[in-house]
Amino acid sequence: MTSPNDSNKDIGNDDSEMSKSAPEKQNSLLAGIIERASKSGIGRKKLNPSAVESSVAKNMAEIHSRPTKLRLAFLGGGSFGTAMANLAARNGCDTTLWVRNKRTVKAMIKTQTNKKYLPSYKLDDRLKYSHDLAATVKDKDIVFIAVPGLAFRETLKNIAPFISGQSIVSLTKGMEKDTFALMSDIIKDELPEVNFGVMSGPNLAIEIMKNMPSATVIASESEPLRHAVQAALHSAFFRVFASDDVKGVELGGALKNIYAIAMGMASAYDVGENTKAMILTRALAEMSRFGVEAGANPLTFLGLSGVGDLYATCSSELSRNYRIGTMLGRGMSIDAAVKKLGQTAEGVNTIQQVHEKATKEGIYMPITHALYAVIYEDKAALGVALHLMEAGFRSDVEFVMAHDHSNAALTAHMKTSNNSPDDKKDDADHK
Ligand SMILES: NC(=O)C1=CN([C@@H]2O[C@H](COP(=O)(O)OP(=O)(O)OC[C@H]3O[C@@H](n4cnc5c(N)ncnc54)[C@H](O)[C@@H]3O)[C@@H](O)[C@H]2O)C=CC1
Ligand SMILES: O=C(CO)COP(=O)(O)O
Repeated sequence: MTSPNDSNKDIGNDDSEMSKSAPEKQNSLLAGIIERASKSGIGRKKLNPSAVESSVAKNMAEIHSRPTKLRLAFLGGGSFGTAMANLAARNGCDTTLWVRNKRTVKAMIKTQTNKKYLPSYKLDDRLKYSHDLAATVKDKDIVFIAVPGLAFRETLKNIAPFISGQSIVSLTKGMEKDTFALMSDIIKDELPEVNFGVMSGPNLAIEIMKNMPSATVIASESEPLRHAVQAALHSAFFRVFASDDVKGVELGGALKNIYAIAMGMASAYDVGENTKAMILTRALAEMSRFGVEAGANPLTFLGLSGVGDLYATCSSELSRNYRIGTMLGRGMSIDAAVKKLGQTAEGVNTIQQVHEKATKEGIYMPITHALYAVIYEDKAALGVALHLMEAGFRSDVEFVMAHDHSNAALTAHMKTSNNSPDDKKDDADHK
């Protein structure tokens, strides 16, 4: 890997570049970007963000000025589809954003903004817009899908007739209703021949539009697809890391929405930092436990798509799931909170799916079950939280020290001595 100190020349124009492999070229171009960005002022007081940005754009344009310029489609004109399409267009990719509403497309062409979801941000003038699904998808290299999980299968069915050699990348962090299918499962169902990947990470759309440094993960079994997505979206403001654990990356993005709701709710109760840290880390324990049952690598949950996204959405009002939690904590019903939000909050469906799946398969997910009880069974939040605190002795990281089942017996014994009415349920929880 080239370090910034290795790049003493204008790498993009060097003849020796011709003999390099594609990843080597990309590494040296990125080293060039870092060098130019630092010349523009990064790390010093006189930072000029627009100079850095144009320097970065110039360098990224070099990647895409080669004959293999990427042709990309982004489906879904909400905040995330728009933010990602904008990044790709800014990097010089031939990019079209598909939005289902014709009038919205007209307005976007005219104003170069997404008035409903990202009203204050001017989009790159190279970004194209369309409401013609077939024309958007045909002859593209990669089709990125950023519609809500509940609309994912329908979207795939609609594009299926126009898919020949394109790869598909899901940006969606949800689960299908009732089937518990993740987006990668739906892709395999509907388009079994297609090359695909999923992208997930701590990526609050508004922060990305503000050029606040962010990072994400592209997970795919296909190395060329991973490289293509990195080349399409990587910039000095947005790093794209790679993984081949599709299930783990996708589950990280979907499951964290449950805990963002829990944390939003906790914030309404004005809990302390210790409590927040406890919820966050026990959430991570649940996520990785559930992930392992589904075939994921538990270490993936330590990466950007796991702990990274969990942290971002569990601590920010910019997260719609967190905001749902805050509204619930203030006494609003789930229906009223969803209506007030008026945007996608995948966690609302994911809680139901995961509660059902974990109950059926006997996976220990106490926070998810507690949240389900409060939201859908009308249980009092405080009582449910206290019950959670009284749950018996567990090991901290079960992949380091396995849960000791004799602890459950000890807990049951203590409860019996205390005459707790919850003995039976609690004991069952710990089997
Ligand atoms: N907003 C964010 O910061 C991030 C969102 N995501 C994920 O991206 C996915 C999309 O979320 P957002 O863009 O934020 O949602 P959004 O609520 O901002 O917009 C959803 C978009 O999907 C469109 N849509 C809804 N049903 C559709 C259908 N049947 N066919 C076609 N289009 C349809 C809506 O018209 C709207 O344009 C979600 O799974 C979300 O979890 C992922 C990372 C960050
Ligand atoms: O997934 C996200 C950031 O990574 C966005 O979270 P929300 O869907 O809760 O807004």
